[in-house]
Amino acid sequence: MPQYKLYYFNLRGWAEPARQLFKLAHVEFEDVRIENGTPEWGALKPKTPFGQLPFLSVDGFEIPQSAAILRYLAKKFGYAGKTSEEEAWVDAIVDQFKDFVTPLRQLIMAQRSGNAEEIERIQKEVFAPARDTFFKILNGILEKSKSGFLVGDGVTWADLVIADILTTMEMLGVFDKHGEEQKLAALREKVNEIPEIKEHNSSRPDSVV
Ligand SMILES: N[C@@H](CCC(=O)N[C@@H](CS)C(=O)NCC(=O)O)C(=O)O
Repeated sequence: MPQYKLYYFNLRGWAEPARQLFKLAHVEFEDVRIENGTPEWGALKPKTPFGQLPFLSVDGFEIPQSAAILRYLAKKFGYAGKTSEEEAWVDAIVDQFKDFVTPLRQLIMAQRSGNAEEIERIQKEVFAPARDTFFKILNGILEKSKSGFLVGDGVTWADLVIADILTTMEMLGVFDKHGEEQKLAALREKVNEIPEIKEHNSSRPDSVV
């Protein structure tokens, strides 16, 4: 078994579904957590493949970009989709998620600024339309799903990514698990009830993102 080291900040963020994939597959890895803004990060940054975290080291072979890391691990561990068509749909859902992250980040920045007017403007003009588009797509997929997962008959890395972003949104106060989005709430519940995920989630450090 190769020696895996996953380098990221002490957040869920872009790396959490990769941590969950290791747990699902019962594969050992080193969860290297670095504090942003520290001399440690200052020294490591220029040595990382693309100057950012996360990156994955596999016996010293380094892979940057979270989606590349996730796709690589999911293919190795059997969570990438069972056919090329399923794999394409998993990729498409994650690409759609990445499109949604841009307006979500704008909301996070506005919330951090503490400017109430700006928060309201971004919520209304930027975030809400993007969320509605994203949720409509996910609901359409889930309506046709026989398994309750997004693609095929079992969990894939797309489910992990979507479940995690719903948790982030809940922590930011923009997703209510008891609200209108019951299909999405059920998907997250289904992912989080997988024993390995449940165990991992209950013991991980708390973070909003
Ligand atoms: N598209 C990249 C985004 C990675 C990213 O934005 N990383 C941020 C942390 S969340 C980072 O490394 N920030 C520190 C820096 O750029 O110095 C991915 O999906 O991995």
